[in-house]
Amino acid sequence: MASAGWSIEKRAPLRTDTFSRDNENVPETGCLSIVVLGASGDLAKKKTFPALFHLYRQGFLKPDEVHIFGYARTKISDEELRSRIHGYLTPCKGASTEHTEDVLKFLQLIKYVSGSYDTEEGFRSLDSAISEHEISKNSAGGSSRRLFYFALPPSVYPSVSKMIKNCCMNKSDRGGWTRIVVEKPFGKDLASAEELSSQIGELFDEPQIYRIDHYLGKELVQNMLVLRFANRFFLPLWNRDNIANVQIVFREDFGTEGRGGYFDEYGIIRDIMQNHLLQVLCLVAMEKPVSLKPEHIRDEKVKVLQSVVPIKDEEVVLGQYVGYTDDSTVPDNSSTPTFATVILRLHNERWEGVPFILKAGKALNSRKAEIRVQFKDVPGDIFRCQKQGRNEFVIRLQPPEAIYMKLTVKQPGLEMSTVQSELDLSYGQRYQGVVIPEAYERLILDTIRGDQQHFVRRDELKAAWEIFTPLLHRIEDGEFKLIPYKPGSRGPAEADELLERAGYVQTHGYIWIPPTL
Ligand SMILES: NC(=O)C1=CN([C@@H]2O[C@H](COP(=O)(O)OP(=O)(O)OC[C@H]3O[C@@H](n4cnc5c(N)ncnc54)[C@H](OP(=O)(O)O)[C@@H]3O)[C@@H](O)[C@H]2O)C=CC1
Ligand SMILES: O=C1O[C@H](COP(=O)(O)O)[C@@H](O)[C@H](O)[C@H]1O
Repeated sequence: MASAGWSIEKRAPLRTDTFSRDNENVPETGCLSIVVLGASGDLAKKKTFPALFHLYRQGFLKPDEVHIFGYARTKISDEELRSRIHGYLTPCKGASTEHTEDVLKFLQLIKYVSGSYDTEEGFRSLDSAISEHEISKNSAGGSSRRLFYFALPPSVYPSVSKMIKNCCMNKSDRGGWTRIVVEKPFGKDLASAEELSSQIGELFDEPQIYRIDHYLGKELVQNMLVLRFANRFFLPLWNRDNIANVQIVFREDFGTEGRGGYFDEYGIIRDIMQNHLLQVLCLVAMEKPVSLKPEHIRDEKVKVLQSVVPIKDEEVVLGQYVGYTDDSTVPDNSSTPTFATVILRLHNERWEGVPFILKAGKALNSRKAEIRVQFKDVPGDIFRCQKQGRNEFVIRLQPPEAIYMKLTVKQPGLEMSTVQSELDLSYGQRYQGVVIPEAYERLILDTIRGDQQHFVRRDELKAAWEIFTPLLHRIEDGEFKLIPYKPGSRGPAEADELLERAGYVQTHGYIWIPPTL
């Protein structure tokens, strides 16, 4: 099979060239305790525990080293937590009949501790449970590693960080580490994010803090730097001389689905744009980093964010789907956008004049996330084919993963006419049998390995909030009209009009159809 050499099981050994580690001699073996805080919640059962299971299944979490702790206020037993999680532990693709046995063995690694998020009592019990596990594994030698995953509402991050610092730090005399993984949304605007960063920053050093954005763990997002900097094709074309506009799109074909209360507090810009789409934009727009060291990459991302100019009101379209407020957890008069199109403009040598169009919406007519780079018209076109469409380079993040290039070719046949076609790298077809890891799986593994490349640095976060905070405040002050749209539609027509004004030229009559096997 062509793809036999590429799979997560055959990852290269641990890289040694990162310099963001907590200390120089960070052990990668020894007792590992993973604590999922908020273990009773939605993210924990749907994403965190399943990702840990897949890492366990693939041998990245070794039963003789690792123990997993769930922590939350809900009073449940170990068994109750295990049965809540059980149904979400689906077989890894290509898994054998040993799945059931693996699930049972994995579940036995999990222990539950109940306690509050702001008093020491619960965290002292947690520390005892971790220490007990560490003592029992001492015979295996090595140091202790403690990873705390915050699957929690951000409102409790400061108190939980303080409790960990006071009660649960690694105490091994043979080295080791304590790391925390924090979920988005990290703050609600610049001031609150900075306050949160300062509170956590007083307790933990930056190399101990992993701000997770799961889009950075997606296969095709991780492919961006390789595509851009390992291919001669793109190097001379990737600039304002050749590119007319870039779209970064997130669409979901379902609404807020039981998360209405959370969503209404944040809205689509904070939920998707300020983090996921902006991170993708950085990878599309950044300059080549000095090396692949996490700090070199993140330095370049920060420069992109700092070059974004203030967003203009006329380059924003906001919408809310009809029926959004039917959710009992959403106020009837909610003015939270569930759809947004926002144009960002970068003031730098490479991108001056190129609109970066960010689009995100819930309850639309399809589910997809993609980057669409549209090239300018061919000058002096002797085939008169502009009307058929421009060249586009599309990276479909999901689903299904694909990279394709829309281009004009001769229509096969006797006549000399042109037609739109594509060069297509559809992953399902090209990499048959290859398991593409879940984003969370990959990122949790990075946290254990101490690789911060795919995590958001504090200054990056600050620069991201600087871009959106003025707009968010204007929205909250009622300066924008929310356009209602029908669930299952493309969203407000005004968004397509904005795209057209920004110079996007749609290719009529052409649709890319993912190849089937
Ligand atoms: N769910 C998802 O798909 C995604 C979630 N996230 C982020 O992950 C984090 C966790 O999300 P999710 O699991 O959905 O959240 P939940 O609302 O399910 O909360 C997780 C747990 O936190 C505790 N909790 C809930 N509300 C409060 C509160 N007001 N004060 C103290 N504790 C509370 C509850 O545990 P108990 O009462 O037992 O202590 C709950 O089980 C959030 O930051 C979220 O934004 C990010 C991406 C996707
Ligand atoms: O962070 C979030 O992401 C999900 C979409 O993630 P995906 O990996 O399925 O694309 C989104 O549904 C949710 O609202 C948001 O909080």
